[in-house]
Amino acid sequence: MTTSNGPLANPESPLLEVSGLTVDYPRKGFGKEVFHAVQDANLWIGHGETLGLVGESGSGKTTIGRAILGLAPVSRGSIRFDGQDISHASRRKRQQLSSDLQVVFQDPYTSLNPSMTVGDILAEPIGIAGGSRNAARSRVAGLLEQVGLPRDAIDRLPREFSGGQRQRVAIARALALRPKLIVCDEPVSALDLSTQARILDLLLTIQLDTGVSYLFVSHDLDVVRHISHRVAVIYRGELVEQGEAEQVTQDPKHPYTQRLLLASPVSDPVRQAERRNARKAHASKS
Ligand SMILES: Nc1ncnc2c1ncn2[C@@H]1O[C@H](COP(=O)(O)OP(=O)(O)OP(=O)(O)O)[C@@H](O)[C@H]1O
Repeated sequence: MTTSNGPLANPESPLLEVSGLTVDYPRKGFGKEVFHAVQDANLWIGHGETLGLVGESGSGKTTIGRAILGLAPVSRGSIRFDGQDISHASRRKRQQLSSDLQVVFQDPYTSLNPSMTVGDILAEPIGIAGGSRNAARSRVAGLLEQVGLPRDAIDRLPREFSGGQRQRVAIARALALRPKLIVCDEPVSALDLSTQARILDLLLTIQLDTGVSYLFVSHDLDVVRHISHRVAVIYRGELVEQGEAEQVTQDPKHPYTQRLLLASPVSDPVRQAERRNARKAHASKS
């Protein structure tokens, strides 16, 4: 697996800036009471940069991604994207933004329309954005090549492909309009380890070629370490630690990140042994 080594971001002019973001949902059975799925979150993503967002199930990772995409309500705070405040963007504005802001979901089996050919899946966003059939056809051929799928995929249905290949289709669809940012929500969690590595390598290559930025959401610190320039750690709706990927994943400061690191599975036997020793040391301290 390649380690990410793209350009360093400029924090003075980030592509995305999330400030004081709070997302509230009703507490079922508690009248008008709400709970904070995300509370007072601050983060930014530079041009051509990957921010890994890591935390355990239910910690609020997906909610941050959904708020950025306009799919979760912003109760307080702001989201600025490419110089504009998009916290409460209208549906029309969101449609305009969709060429710059895209998503790849976790499950490649449910995220693609099973009755559409891969060619139609990839051409759809281009058509919606007003592109001609000819433009769509040549763009689709380029996209298939970019994500390492054969040319004849164009006439085939998603069910004819493996999970990893379907995720390549989903990535190609996200790339169709040349976005500036892709929210990748657990894009490799449903895949086996070697397929995970190939998809992560593909995402890195695409970033180097196109300069796209990623918000990479995952529960797996090891996966996040490989793809991210910086990492933010979320615990019970609050960001508890942020920093350079190497620092956060090798020498975490917050006790929650330390626990996450010890719990994360690793395939390398040498690192497995290091982890076992670290766990023993951690247990003897507590
Ligand atoms: N639409 C919703 N209505 C009510 N509660 C929600 C909604 N979406 C998410 N939540 C709650 O918000 C909290 C954060 O959920 P979120 O999906 O962001 O977590 P996550 O870290 O992405 O977890 P996972 O990895 O399991 O997807 C959870 O308690 C979840 O049940």
